[in-house]
Amino acid sequence: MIELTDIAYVRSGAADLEGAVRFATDVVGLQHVDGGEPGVAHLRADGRHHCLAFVEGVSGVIASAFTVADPGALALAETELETRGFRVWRGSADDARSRRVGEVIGFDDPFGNRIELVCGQQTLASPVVPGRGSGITEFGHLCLDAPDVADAHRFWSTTFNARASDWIGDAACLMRIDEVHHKLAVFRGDEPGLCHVNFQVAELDDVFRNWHHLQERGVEIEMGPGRHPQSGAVFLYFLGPEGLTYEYSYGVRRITDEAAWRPRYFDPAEPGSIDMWLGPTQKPLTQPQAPHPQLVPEGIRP
Ligand SMILES: O=C(O)c1cccc(O)c1O
Ligand SMILES: [Fe+2]
Repeated sequence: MIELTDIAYVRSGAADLEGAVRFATDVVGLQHVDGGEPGVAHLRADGRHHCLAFVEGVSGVIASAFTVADPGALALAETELETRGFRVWRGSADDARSRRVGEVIGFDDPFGNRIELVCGQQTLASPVVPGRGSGITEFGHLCLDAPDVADAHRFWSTTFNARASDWIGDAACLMRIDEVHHKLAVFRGDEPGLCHVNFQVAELDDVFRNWHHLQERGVEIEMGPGRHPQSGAVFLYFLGPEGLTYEYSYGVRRITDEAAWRPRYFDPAEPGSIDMWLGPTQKPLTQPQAPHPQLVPEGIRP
C-alpha cells in the first residue's frame, strides 16, 4: 500500500493563461508566485510553493498530485503501481523543477484521471501575499469524477491509504488521508475529470463576504452558500475560467479519533444531503473540468 501524506497541487492547461491567473488572484484570492518560467503560472494558497499551476495551451486538467514521504517512498510507489499493472511515467528533472518538487511520477487511475505522486514539494518561507483578501488559509481538497464511486473507493483505499469518511450513496465518497475529513473526494460522473478544487477560508464571514464579492463581479455561483452535512463545512461553489470549479469552505471537520470514526451513508435523494440548509442549486455542479486531451492516450489503463 502506498502512503499518501498530503495533496500537493492541481496542474491545468489554460487557453487564456493571463485570464486564468487574473481570476485566480483578483477573484479567488490566491498569490501568483512568479517563477520566471514562460507559459507556466504558479498559484499559492499556503506554505506550499503552489497548489495550482496553469500551463498555457489547451484547456483541461493535466494532473492532480499527492505527496509521499521521500524519494524512497516514491520509488516503492513506482514499483507497486507497475506491479499492479499501471504504466508509470517518471518525470524528468525539468518536469520536477516546473512542479517545484524533488521527483515526480505519474499514472492514469482506472477511471482515466491523471494522477501525479511527488516527493520534496517546495515550501516557501515567506508569508502568503493573497491576491485579494478572501481569507484563504489552505488548499483544502480536490475532487475527481469516476463512473462508479464504490470502484473508485476500492481503488483509492487498497492502492493507497485513503479511508472513506462519508458516503453520499452512490453519488460521492469523501476520503481522508490525514485528520482532515476529506482531502480527496470522488463524485459520480460519466467521464473522468476534476469536479472542483477546494480552499479553506479563515472565518464564516469570509464565505459570505466572498459570496457578495463574486456576485458583484458577475461570477457564476454554482451552489451555496450552504452547509455540507458530511464535513460540517459552510461552502460556496463558483465557476472560474478554463472550466475549473472552485469551492470555498469554512469549518471542515477533523477526525481526531481515527479508531472511533465510522463512515456514514447519506441518501443523495434526500433534500439536504449536500446542503443541509436546503438552499437552491443555482446551477448543478457543471461538468467537471475535462482531462487535457493530449494527456489521455488510449490504452494506458491497466
Ligand atoms: O465538505 C463536504 O462535506 C462536502 C460534501 C459534498 C460535496 C463536497 O464538495 C464537499 O466538500
Ligand atoms: Fe468539496
